[in-house]
Amino acid sequence: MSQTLHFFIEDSLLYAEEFFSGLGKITRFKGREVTADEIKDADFLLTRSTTKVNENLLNKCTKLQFVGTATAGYNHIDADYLASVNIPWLPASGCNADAVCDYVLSSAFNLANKYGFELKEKKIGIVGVGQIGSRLVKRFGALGCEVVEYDPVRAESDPSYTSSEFEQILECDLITCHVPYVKTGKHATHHLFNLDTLNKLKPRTILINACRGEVVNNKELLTAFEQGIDLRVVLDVFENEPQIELGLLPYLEFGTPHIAGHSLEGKARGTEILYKLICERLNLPVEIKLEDLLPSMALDHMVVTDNYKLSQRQYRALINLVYDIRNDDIDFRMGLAQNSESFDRLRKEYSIRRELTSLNLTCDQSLFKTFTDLGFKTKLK
Ligand SMILES: NC(=O)c1ccc[n+]([C@@H]2O[C@H](COP(=O)([O-])OP(=O)(O)OC[C@H]3O[C@@H](n4cnc5c(N)ncnc54)[C@H](O)[C@@H]3O)[C@@H](O)[C@H]2O)c1
Ligand SMILES: O=C(O)[C@H](O)[C@H](O)COP(=O)(O)O
Repeated sequence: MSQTLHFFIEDSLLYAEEFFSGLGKITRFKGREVTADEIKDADFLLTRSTTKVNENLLNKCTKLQFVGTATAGYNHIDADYLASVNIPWLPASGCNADAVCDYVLSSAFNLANKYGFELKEKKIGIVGVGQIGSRLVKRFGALGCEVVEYDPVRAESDPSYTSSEFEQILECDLITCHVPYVKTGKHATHHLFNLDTLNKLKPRTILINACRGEVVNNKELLTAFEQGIDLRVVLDVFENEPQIELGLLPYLEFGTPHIAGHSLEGKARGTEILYKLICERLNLPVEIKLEDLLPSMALDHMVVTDNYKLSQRQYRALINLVYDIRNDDIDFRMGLAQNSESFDRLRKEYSIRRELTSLNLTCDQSLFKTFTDLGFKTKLK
């Protein structure tokens, strides 16, 4: 009689019981508080980004056979330690890429409206062109924007890919960061944006950081603001979360508590990807499907237009119909004003949103490709 497998699963993983209760026993734990004693009987450890998976946490595990993080980022995983004890691990690559793209598009369209410019006239710089960055190349391309891609790591491994130079990124009108956090080495991303690089940006440049807080030097960003730099900055991630630099808030265009990937689909896909990886490891059939768990999108929307072009205002209205970042910004500022220690609570209580990919958009042939490239689930009228 084989032993029942024991799954220790962080409490913020969505649909964990639905996916894993048929595979074994589930014990939930709190990400930032979990101890080595608590998880010593784990066969599988499934986490998200607030669990630091390292020797301190795993040194009492005697039968751990796999670690999964239901996230795109994995800088909370000590990969060297896991390799040293032969414990395999994997992230949920791409699980929330569409959600982050919605976040970036909502930021871009709402700032274009606030400052009265046409996005299609702007040069867009994308730092890190992987799951998220490559989708953004397509989305901004669909809007007619000139796009500059910076990903020297990809260029080193893919001879068919050409990266721009970082200096070309600094010349862009909107820069959006989607790199992993790498502290040291040839392609370190630690403080990629510091006082020196910030001062090289054109006045009124939009800088969006929705990858890891440490990619932008927060103290030097605050110094730049205090010195009068004219930048339009959107931060979803901050250094030293959850104890963030509150002095930045008044200067930000939009601030949010690390929720750019927190669509219902994005969080749920993270769990589903780990479920599929574990079924494969256990040679079990994949029996649970996410589409059977997700509530159908309340919104069906017909785009009625008698011309083949939509105005920027119409695109913005459609995107805000699904995700309007301005609401999250207001909630973030009010939450921190009431209690400056509430970063984690705001994340936990975040009413996760749906994605553009879940809005059934009906339109005619002339708009079909643009809407599809923007990430909508599009069907022909
Ligand atoms: N705020 C959020 O909710 C949220 C959600 C998803 C991902 N993230 C973060 O964003 C990061 C990117 O996500 P992804 O799914 O696109 O990951 P990914 O691994 O698919 O893409 C990252 C890309 O960055 C490139 N890269 C690595 N080092 C670089 C450097 N020094 N300069 C330029 N490019 C570099 C890689 O080659 C890769 O193409 C994740 O690692 C995670 O930390 C944050
Ligand atoms: O890396 C990712 O996928 C995102 O940053 C994700 O938001 C991290 O997981 P969380 O801390 O939100 O559970």
